[in-house]
Amino acid sequence: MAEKHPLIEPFQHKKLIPETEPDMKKRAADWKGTLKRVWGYLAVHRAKLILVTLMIALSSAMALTGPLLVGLSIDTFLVDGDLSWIGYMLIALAVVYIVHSVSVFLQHFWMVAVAQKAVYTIRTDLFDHLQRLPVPFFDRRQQGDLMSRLTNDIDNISNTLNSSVIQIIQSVLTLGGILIVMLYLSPLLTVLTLTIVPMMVIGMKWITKRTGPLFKEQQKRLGDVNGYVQETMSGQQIVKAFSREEEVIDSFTEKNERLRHAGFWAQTISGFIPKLMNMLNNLSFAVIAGAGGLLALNGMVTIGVIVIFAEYARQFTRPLNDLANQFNVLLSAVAGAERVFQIMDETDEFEQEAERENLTLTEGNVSFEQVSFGYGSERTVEQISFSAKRGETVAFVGPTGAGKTTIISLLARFYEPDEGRITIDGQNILQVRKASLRRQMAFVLQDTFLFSGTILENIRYGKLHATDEDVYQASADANAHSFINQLPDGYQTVIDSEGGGISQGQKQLLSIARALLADPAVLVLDEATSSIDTVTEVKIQQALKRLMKGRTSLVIAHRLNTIREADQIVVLQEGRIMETGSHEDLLEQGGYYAGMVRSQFQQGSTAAV
Ligand SMILES: Nc1ncnc2c1ncn2[C@@H]1O[C@H](COP(=O)(O)OP(=O)(O)OP(=O)(O)O)[C@@H](O)[C@H]1O
Repeated sequence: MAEKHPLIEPFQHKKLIPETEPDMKKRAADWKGTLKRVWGYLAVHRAKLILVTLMIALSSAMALTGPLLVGLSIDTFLVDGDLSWIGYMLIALAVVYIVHSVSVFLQHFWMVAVAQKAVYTIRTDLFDHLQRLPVPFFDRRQQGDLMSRLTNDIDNISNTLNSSVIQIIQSVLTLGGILIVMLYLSPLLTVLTLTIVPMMVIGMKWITKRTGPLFKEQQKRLGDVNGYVQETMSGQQIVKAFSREEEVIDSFTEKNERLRHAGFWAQTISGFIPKLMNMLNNLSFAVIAGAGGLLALNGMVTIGVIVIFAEYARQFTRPLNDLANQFNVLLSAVAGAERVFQIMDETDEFEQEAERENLTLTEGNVSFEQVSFGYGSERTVEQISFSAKRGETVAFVGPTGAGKTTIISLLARFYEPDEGRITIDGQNILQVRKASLRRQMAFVLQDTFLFSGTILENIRYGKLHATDEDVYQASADANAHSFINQLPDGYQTVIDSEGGGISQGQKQLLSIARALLADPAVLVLDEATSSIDTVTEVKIQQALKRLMKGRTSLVIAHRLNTIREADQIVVLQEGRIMETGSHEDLLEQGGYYAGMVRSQFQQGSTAAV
């Protein structure tokens, strides 16, 4: 196999959550807790669940009555030769089976309704919670794995609730009912028939002990495969550009193989259950035929009773079999539910916000005071101090990895400083509600993210209740109006999340329009490094100027024009501020910045850093 290129596993550097194997006792307690939580989602539909239980009880009772009537008929009509009741018996049998069918239909109908509502709520809760999780949470996880939890794991819960709940209740009721009737008809034959039960229990225990961890492993491997598919799909162009298809296929095959292996053992071992049950079923049939025959010869039971027992024995092993099977399905669903609840238990970034005040904006003055922060144990930025007043622009320059993005992420509170404080109009941003802080900010980033939808909807994302006229005005100010109008469907042009059909520069204009509409006090701009045709470039520069007017702007700047016009330039290197001042000041100082400008901008005034 070819050596792996770092791009093949683009997310390998993430410190993904380690999987630890808790001991069995803890696991059992976890399962109990998980089942309780799933039950919480079902319990709100109590009335329907009671109806389902009643229908199950009715269908189980009917399933028991059927063989009883047949056995009774054999004794009455065949053995005693009394045919006077035969008509009634046939009608009774027909009624029993019709009631059985109707109750089976109704229980299924109501149960599916309850299950779908419960799963709908779980899915909504999970999605809502995901929206409220902080940025560092997403840093630590693969997108595909999260997708897998939202889709596969929830599907698993859904399938289980749809069918397993009914089967489990039905099995328990049927088992109880059969036992009572059997004991009533012949305690001796009952005891003989039940000799196979210990064998069943031992067999099932052996199997289920092994299948639990195997199902968990299978889910985890499925999450890995989905995660990888998701990554390679989004990084598809890079894969192709570097001709890494072979390596990607190899990596995928490896993960797929692990999934196949886990799936093989989970399915094979759980598949033993029906086979084992079948074998024991036949055994119990032999016991009833042999022992029942002997008892009948001695006049201790009738032929009808043997027939009833033979049918019950079949019905007896079936619920046991079902219970064991459902137990496996349940284990797989519990494994899925655990993964879903794990996410729901992550601390919501707005949890402790209720007691906080909203940010009261007066000017929009931003200040960093001795701020230090590290993503891990090492410091990424250290002792950062600067301030920007309303209407001012601060440009951050410095080599890649210097910490420019980190500083604006701290301002938006995607991460929180380890030391120092950041204030807006004198209020520490850690002490105000995040939403109120972010409402005052707009981001125009290099990689403009557009959502699937129309251009109008994408711009309106900046201010959801803006009128169409507001959107047109913002687009006009952003120099986007004319190109949008030239599109065949104008503002109603549908774009996908990749922004298909629109150029890079046009995407930036849309993102500027979106920010203009949001009308923020503080603007964060990550200037694009990609070169765009001169006409569009001029349009972007004009639009940005309009956008920055009267606002506090923090710009990760790459273009000399932007840098030169900034009120303050903060030069960063390895997370520290090297120099700060205006373009002229810094040139005069003749330090790092002056050197950088000389070497980078000799060829043209708008060249990118
Ligand atoms: N989410 C993250 N988790 C861990 N480390 C990170 C994360 N984001 C950035 N870093 C690291 O922090 C350092 C500073 O990164 P940052 O993105 O702030 O630099 P930058 O100056 O904006 O670079 P560029 O100009 O390339 O965007 C880098 O070493 C980077 O690897």
